[in-house]
Amino acid sequence: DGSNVLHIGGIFPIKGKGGWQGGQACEPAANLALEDVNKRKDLLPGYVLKLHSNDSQCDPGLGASVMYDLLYNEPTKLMLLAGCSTVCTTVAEAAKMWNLVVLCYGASSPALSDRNRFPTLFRTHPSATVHNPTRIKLMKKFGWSRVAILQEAEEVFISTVEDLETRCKEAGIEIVTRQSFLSDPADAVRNLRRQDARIIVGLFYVVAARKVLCEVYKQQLYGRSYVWFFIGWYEDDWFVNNLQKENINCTAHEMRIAAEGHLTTEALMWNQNRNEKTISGMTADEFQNRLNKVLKNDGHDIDHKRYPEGYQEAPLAYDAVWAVALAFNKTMNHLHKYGKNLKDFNYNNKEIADDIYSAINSTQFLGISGMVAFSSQGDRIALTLIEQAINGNYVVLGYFDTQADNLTWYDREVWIGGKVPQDRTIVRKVL
Ligand SMILES: CC1(C)CO[C@@H](CC(=O)O)CN1
Repeated sequence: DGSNVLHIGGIFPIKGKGGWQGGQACEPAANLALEDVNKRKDLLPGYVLKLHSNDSQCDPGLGASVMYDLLYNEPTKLMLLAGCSTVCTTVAEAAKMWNLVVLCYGASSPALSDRNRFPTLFRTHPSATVHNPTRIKLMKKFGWSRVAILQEAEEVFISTVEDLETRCKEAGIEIVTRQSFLSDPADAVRNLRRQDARIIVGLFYVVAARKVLCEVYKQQLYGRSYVWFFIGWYEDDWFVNNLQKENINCTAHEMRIAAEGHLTTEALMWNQNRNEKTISGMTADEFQNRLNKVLKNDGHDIDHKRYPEGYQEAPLAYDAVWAVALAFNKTMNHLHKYGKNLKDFNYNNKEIADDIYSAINSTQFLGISGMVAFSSQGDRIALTLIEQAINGNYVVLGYFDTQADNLTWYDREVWIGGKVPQDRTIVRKVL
């Protein structure tokens, strides 16, 4: 009679063209987690968690209509899972009207860290601003106090740069110029050269990154006197991929030369200790093997590393379902004291909604994506990974734990000129 079923809504970006189709790997990962939590006798005993999934195509309009379908049709949903920053913005802004917690496994936009606009939003996906304390830490480590910024004119990068500027000011690091471009970076790169920029933070999607790198080659803003910070979640050989298809007028050889030595920062989405047992009893490696099997059955050629979109973020979706199950378990125990039950929830029931909110807010566990915990803004607290492109391959230089202000460093960095590049032209006084 369904009296023991707890329903949640799932909005995944599967098809569609624009944005991020990460639901392709994140939905299967969420289903694996449902399987696992429903098997646990110590979690929500006597109840089954059921996920009602729909495709948003990473389109906010479609995401909104899918959300209305979920909410205007029985059974009552207890909370919503969603992906894509644009869809999460729409869903999380509306969800408060239904007293629903929203858990986003695939939304990086800094704008979502706003309790006024999104009072019930939590994310297992870190905000793009998580890179910034790491960038500052590296600038201080190498003595760079004069840096430049080059960004694509996209909302996520605009708000990330605002956060970076604030942190640079606090750290006494001068931003000598901030250049942005819509689609052609040539003028912006030329302005970097004019300002004698040497240490440059680049914020753009991977297609724009290839255009920038070719421009950097042509204007010779690379080599021993320059350090580029790029985003680390592009595919590994991004700088030599799709050159013909995207009309990049540099050869793979030229792109490799321009790319040599650049640094990257990215949020860790897979537990860095790959054979450490997590809350599900699985290690990250075991999770990866299980996910690969499911994706192969779905027709993805995993053996040739043809991963579906969202593969990198799959642990975030898996852990999101665990966060829900643990929070519901806590809420159920709390409600039982008053003879209440999660099944009593309806969209006007503010007190149960508040119970669910505070349960999620205090949820903390070791997941496949590492320690899962949320800030007061509902943001994911995450480690960042630092790498450098050395001879065309990414080498792990270290990790940064912002909360503990702890930089794990392996001293593997290689500088083209054999020493750390300067952040400005040094004028030597001839005495
Ligand atoms: C690291 C990335 C690719 C950043 O964008 C996220 C999608 C989004 O923010 O819309 C997914 N994960």
